[in-house]
Amino acid sequence: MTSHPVPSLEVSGLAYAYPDGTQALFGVDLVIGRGERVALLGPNGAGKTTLVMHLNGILTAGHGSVRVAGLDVRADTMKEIRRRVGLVFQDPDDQLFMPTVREDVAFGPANLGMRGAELDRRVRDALDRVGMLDAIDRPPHHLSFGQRRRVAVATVLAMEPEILVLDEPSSNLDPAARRELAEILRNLDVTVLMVTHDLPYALELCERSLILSGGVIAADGATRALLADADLLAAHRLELPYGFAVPAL
Ligand SMILES: Nc1ncnc2c1ncn2[C@@H]1O[C@H](COP(=O)(O)OP(=O)(O)OP(=O)(O)O)[C@@H](O)[C@H]1O
Repeated sequence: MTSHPVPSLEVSGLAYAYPDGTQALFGVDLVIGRGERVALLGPNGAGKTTLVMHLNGILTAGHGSVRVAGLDVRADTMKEIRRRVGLVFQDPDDQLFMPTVREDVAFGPANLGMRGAELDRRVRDALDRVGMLDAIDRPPHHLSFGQRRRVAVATVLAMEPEILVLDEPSSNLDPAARRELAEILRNLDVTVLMVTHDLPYALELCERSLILSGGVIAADGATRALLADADLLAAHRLELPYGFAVPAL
């Protein structure tokens, strides 16, 4: 008998309208398997943020369902869901608010009741994975933007999430910091969903991409194939940087 491992994420028939009546999602279906790295692409206003906010219950399904590792996102599962879905915001300063890096990274696991050597191991391990262990005793606001983004990733990794969701991870990074973060993300053994307008970054990091457009999944496939389809990109206001050539299949 073949086994069917539970996917990290299953979204089914998800529709959502904001209280003012703006319909942002019109029936989204997607499945992301454990360990996959997937880019979520789409023009401004496509519904990407609205979808992401459903993944950890900031918004709850108007219609349809969201399951993380087989667990329905609902009011009574929210605590567990927030542990399993690690959201890295676009602005690290939305995530870092303690006097030291150590305290920021310890905050989540400590909230789960972790203490002592186990907490210390979690914090060090998470910082080591993002190459920021040396900064453990520094105030986050003394770090560069790129370093703060890495610490923000560590705060989420310290929760040992099922799925890491990143909003525009390459924004405001210089080329070296961008490349270093890509190396870090590539080496993580966690499911990754990355919202990005940076198509080369999606190509570099994610074998698979989804295009969300007008509140529906307009395409789901190999990143390389999607980005090589000029008509598809144009139809959804996606543009590769000038002169960028997608490597041949
Ligand atoms: N709080 C809100 N109230 C009403 N409508 C909203 C609200 N937030 C977003 N919307 C609308 O929902 C739709 C989807 O917006 P959303 O922010 O999810 O798009 P997005 O794909 O993340 O865009 P961007 O790439 O610009 O960040 C848009 O029409 C937007 O105007």
